[in-house]
Amino acid sequence: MPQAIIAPSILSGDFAQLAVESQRMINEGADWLHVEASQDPGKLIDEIRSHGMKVGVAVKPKTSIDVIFPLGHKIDMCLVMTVEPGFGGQKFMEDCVPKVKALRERFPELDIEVDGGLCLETIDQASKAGANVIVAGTSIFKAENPKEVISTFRNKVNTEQAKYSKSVE
Ligand SMILES: O=C(CO)[C@H](O)[C@H](O)COP(=O)(O)O
Repeated sequence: MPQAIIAPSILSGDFAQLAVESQRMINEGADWLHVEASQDPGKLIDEIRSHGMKVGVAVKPKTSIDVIFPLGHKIDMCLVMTVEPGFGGQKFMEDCVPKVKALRERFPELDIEVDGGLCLETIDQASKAGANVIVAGTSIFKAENPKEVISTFRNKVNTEQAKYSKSVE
């Protein structure tokens, strides 16, 4: 059974005292610390890791994936947004797909998440590029048979991931 994960957002804490606030939240029982933005992501990642926590980073559509390359070995997951964040039901932005591919080529073991406009028509592009974590709202919740959609997504991701694994052996 999936476990509850509680992630206090640093936006409501003292960002200037990140280390202190992180430790305080760990002491209070938090699982994750939710951070919205950072001028110096490398420093922030090191700081989060030094508290024994995992790190995920999200990239908005207009942000170049180049910013992630120096950080890829330090993070557990990268979310490549395939719509502007905000609401469900938007169109998948195909021009974000090369970002996923570039990440997968450099980081074969990284969890790469895509979010926005994922459906039966777009899953091939995302999975072939190397995404393995699929966030989908409309195409699953509004489906006649959500189980089938989830299963299709899973099979496509696993098929493509198997190819990637073989190619780096
Ligand atoms: O986080 C989101 C937007 O910020 C949505 O969860 C995401 O866009 C998924 O919705 P859909 O599958 O309907 O596009």
